Amino acid sequence: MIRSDKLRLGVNIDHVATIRNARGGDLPDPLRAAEMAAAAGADGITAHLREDRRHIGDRDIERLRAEIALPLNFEMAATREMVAIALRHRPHAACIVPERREERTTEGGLDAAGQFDHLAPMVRELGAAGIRVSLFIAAEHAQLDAAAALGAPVVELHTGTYCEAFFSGADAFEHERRRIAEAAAYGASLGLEIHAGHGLSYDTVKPIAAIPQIRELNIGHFLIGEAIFVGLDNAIREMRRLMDLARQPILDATTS
Ligand SMILES: CC(=O)[C@@H](O)[C@H](O)COP(=O)(O)O
Ligand SMILES: NCC(=O)COP(=O)(O)O
Repeated sequence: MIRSDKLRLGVNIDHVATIRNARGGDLPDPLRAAEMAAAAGADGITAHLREDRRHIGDRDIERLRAEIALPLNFEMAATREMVAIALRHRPHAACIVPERREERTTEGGLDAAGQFDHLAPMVRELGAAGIRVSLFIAAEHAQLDAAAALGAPVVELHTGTYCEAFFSGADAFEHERRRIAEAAAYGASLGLEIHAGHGLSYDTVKPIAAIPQIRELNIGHFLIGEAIFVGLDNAIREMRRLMDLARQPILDATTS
């Protein structure tokens, strides 16, 4: 069944911390970005506490939980250390992502199928603590099947390849869009709540926002970059506008 709810926007504030950490010290403050995101219409805040702490740090997570009312989507590697941190802070959601120290950004999705036995106790523990568990996976049936079998209520489809395809011509872009749309429909048929994110920009957001099964987008790097030119508030409001524009025909169809 297609749900008619508004598409949620989670603003990822990692790269405010990237800029802060380039100099050390406290500025710019990711918490201020989270406050601005809330005022600009974000539905949630996403923060990825990488094992190497290259951007968001432990103190940021503590402060986000203490001072920000919006739901926190805590992105984390599948490690005991991260599970313990999640259990301590009890964010609204925990999105388990693959991590490699030497990567520049999150390359590809979590191998939920291959790491089934490693992930199963973590998904159980986080879920039992009332944290909504999400798996950041590629748009592949095997990964969706594994996510469902693991009992994760949510998956986030990695849109990195789709976004890169924007620069490879209309056919390649459409091919990747179709892969995401097909995976979203398949995942929803398994009972999974479908989110998507990674690399989304003004150029690439609308076709993804128009996929009816997708309930939430998490967007960060582009927004923080765009904020340099137009301010964070304007950047988020414009993203929100494009998402709503793409979503309107679905809302109209389900409410009429
Ligand atoms: C999992 C994900 O897509 C985001 O957390 C994103 O990865 C953050 O940026 P970095 O990959 O640069 O840490
Ligand atoms: N999970 C994806 C995310 O949080 C944001 O990714 P990006 O927009 O920073 O690439």
